[in-house]
Amino acid sequence: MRILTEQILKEVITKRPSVSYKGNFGRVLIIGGNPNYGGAVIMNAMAAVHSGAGLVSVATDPSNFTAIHCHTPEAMVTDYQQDLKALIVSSDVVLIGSGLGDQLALLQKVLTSIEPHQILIIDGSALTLLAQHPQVLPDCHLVLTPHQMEWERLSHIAIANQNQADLNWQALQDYTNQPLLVLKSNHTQIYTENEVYQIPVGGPYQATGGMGDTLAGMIAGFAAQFKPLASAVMAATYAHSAIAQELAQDYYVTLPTQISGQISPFMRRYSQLDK
Ligand SMILES: NC(=O)C1=CN([C@@H]2O[C@H](COP(=O)(O)OP(=O)(O)OC[C@H]3O[C@@H](n4cnc5c(N)ncnc54)[C@H](O)[C@@H]3O)[C@@H](O)[C@H]2O)[C@@H](O)CC1
Ligand SMILES: Nc1ncnc2c1ncn2[C@@H]1O[C@H](COP(=O)(O)OP(=O)(O)O)[C@@H](O)[C@H]1O
Ligand SMILES: [Mg+2]
Repeated sequence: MRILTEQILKEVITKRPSVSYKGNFGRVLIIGGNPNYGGAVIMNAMAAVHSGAGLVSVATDPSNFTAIHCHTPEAMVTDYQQDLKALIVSSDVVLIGSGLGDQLALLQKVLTSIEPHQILIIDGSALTLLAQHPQVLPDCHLVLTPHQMEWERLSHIAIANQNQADLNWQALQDYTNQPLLVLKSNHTQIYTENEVYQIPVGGPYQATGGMGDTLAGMIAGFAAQFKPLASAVMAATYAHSAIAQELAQDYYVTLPTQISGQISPFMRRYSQLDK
């Protein structure tokens, strides 16, 4: 297992070209947020917008629309019970699962609609649904972002054994289309096609609801703008905890929304560095 270094931020976060518009920085579609978990998609959306995604849409329960507009007027909203096919295929990145609850039909719709060139990030309830109702995962660029219990449900690897990279690696080989895996814990691991990394930043000040929803939104925002995908995922995951670590010099607990507020100044700093 390799320790991920700050170098990943210098590599991935680049200055924006002058000749550009929002269409150059990716379209992100977020699907989640049932009536009880509206906060999850607000935190996804805030993180994606602050990471620099060009256009962000949220397909969610209509009871969440006003709150999303209040927190993130940059994001567009749509009812997740409508036919989402057109919205899905016109997106660069689809993030499904944060606060989704038990909406299996919606997950199935996304899995069957997504196209090979697209990026699909699967988080939260969608991972639990996949464990309960195994589905064929689509031929596309896949990223799974489970916490330890979600990974235990999916892989049947007990949390106590998840520090054994070879076991997690073996479980990933069972997928016909090997996904990138962000296995979240106090020592988050990232599994790419042929390497395993651990992030050396972050701490218990991050142990608060919505922290993973914010990470998923950041991964979506980075994946929308930066290539290759594995590097974008690693940079987002590193940045998420590095921002929290910086905030923790002054705060006992680092709130997810506070992290989102720091993403843009943090990215600017890294975009200015000599490469
Ligand atoms: N404000 C909101 O709307 C929030 C919505 N959320 C959503 O709520 C849904 C349920 O997710 P939860 O994760 O709360 O519930 P889960 O039931 O999926 O997972 C929580 C269970 O996992 C166990 N666990 C073991 N190791 C863990 C680890 N390293 N990290 C987290 N849990 C661990 C906990 O003890 C608990 O029993 C998800 O869709 C999630 O996105 C949460 O993100 C919390 C905030
Ligand atoms: N003690 C800790 N040390 C470092 N990071 C932590 C700690 N506790 C939680 N985190 C991070 O917080 C996030 C929690 O994700 P998750 O459990 O999915 O949150 P939620 O679903 O509530 O948004 C992960 O990125 C995890 O690595
Ligand atoms: Mg989560």
